[in-house]
Amino acid sequence: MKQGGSDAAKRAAGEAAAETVEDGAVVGLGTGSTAAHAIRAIGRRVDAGLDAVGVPTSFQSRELAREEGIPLADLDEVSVDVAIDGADEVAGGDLVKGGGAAHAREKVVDASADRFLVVADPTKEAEALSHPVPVEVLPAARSTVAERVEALGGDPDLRRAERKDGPVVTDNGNLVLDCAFGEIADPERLATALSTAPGVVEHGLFVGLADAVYVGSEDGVTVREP
Ligand SMILES: O=C[C@H](O)[C@H](O)[C@H](O)COP(=O)(O)O
Repeated sequence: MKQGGSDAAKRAAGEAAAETVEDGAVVGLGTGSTAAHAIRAIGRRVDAGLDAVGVPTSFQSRELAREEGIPLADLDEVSVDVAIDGADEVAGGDLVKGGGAAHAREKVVDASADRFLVVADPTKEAEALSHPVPVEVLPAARSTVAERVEALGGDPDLRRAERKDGPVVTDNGNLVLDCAFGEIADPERLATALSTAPGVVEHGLFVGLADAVYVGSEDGVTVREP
């Protein structure tokens, strides 16, 4: 797992992306430690008078946005102008997400946004995707999806909870298989193969969805448009 980035780098990326939010915007609020910096920065701007509405992507981002005083809406009430979200790995404009098991709702919100901004630290960047792909599955489909992943050349591993016996259960009541494929030569093809397996709710491959990638460091932020 690529989680070695410094908090200062994550903060720089999150705050730079949050700065681009315009008055009156509906903002998709991503999940994870980098997106949390963006949520806090948006909260400070709301406190200072910014008119913005947030659409959370998880229990965690909803809770943080509430603490920060950001007005919230559901996706069936608004349309999202800009989404700001983290990633576990970034290669060009393609991502692996779901380290926090939030990728299903994240994908719905991020893909619906007019602009999707990825926020990351340099440890997330790669030439090609090779991070294990989280696959959210209906509990009853755990073993059939695992077989399908193996047939695709992957190695599925049921994600276990850390402070509970048994598996991680997502915000949607499902399980997660972390599926290692080695270097992913054709992310789009793998994404289609995973999406078409019965019982797959959503996988963490975000192919061609990002409009810009904000990579923070202790010295500043680089913005790439894939
Ligand atoms: O499910 C969680 C998300 O996809 C996160 O955005 C991703 O895991 C990156 O999180 P972090 O910024 O904490 O590395």
